Amino acid sequence: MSVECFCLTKRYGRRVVLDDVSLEINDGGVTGLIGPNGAGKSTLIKLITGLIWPTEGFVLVDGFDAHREHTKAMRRIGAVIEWPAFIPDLSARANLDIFSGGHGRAYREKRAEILRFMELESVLDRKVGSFSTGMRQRLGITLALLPDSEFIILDEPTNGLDPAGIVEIRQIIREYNRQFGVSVMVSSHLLSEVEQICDHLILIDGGRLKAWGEIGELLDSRPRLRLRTDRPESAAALLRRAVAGNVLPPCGIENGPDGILLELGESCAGAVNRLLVENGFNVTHLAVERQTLENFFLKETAGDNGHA
Ligand SMILES: Nc1ncnc2c1ncn2[C@@H]1O[C@H](COP(=O)(O)OP(=O)(O)OP(=O)(O)O)[C@@H](O)[C@H]1O
Repeated sequence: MSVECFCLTKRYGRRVVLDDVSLEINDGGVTGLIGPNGAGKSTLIKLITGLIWPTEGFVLVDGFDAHREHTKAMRRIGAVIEWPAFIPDLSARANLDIFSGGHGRAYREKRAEILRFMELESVLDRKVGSFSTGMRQRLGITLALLPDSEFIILDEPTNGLDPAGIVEIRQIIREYNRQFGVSVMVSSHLLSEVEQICDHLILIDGGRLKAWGEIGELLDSRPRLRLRTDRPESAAALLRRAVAGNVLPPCGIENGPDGILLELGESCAGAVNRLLVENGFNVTHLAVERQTLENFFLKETAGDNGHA
């Protein structure tokens, strides 16, 4: 299963909301789509699912054009975008019958399997109007999974849920991916959620693709050394002079409450330590530090409102 976006651009009038985005998702994992408010996340999802047409570029799903060959391209994609408005006075079963459009034995078996997995079997005959937000989200995900999907796209699946509901949906996504090998793309404002359930990341900001790839690799792509010494201000000044004098490679240096942070890799740790010790500093801590997703997000979207 592969989704490939080629030079996707979406304009509304003169306003560019997605700008020349090219990427590929094809691994059977969980991909997190993040970005500040108005970054273009929903627009990207709607383009991938063929709900809106691109101004330029195209999307291929398993080699089929998502717009020109929509039915073939969407055969294996299940999406929940702008969470489905179920009919509150009807039971969950009746809602599924209406919205899923599936029938036949294979369909019924698949449906029973998913409902079991979602723990919705016992409430199938209850009116959806009496469901909690979490149950409604689970019913929505069930709907996305029903057409025998190999790739599901969930737009903000934990919106409006309490912490317990968020954990539940998070487990469902991760577990479903693990058990059934279904690829998932999930947009979220919650970076901690993305860090916990996703193995790949797409970061867009102002309609532009800022980062895309395996989360671990992205977070490791900006090396950081954390160190603590006595007289940290003098130590930071010494390190800045060393950078200016080409003794250390060009790098950012921050002196904060947790010590000094240098944007340098492990290979520079020895030189940094030597420099400080030779100048009479007592180095009490020196370690390579992986940046957090939050830190990565704020760096990559610097200058924006950074709602995450
Ligand atoms: N039909 C439309 N006409 C004009 N502008 C639109 C339309 N749809 C979206 N936009 C604009 O495109 C930009 C991107 O919107 P989009 O909904 O894709 O962002 P998002 O990243 O999903 O935001 P959020 O996190 O707030 O949901 C926004 O500035 C939005 O106002």
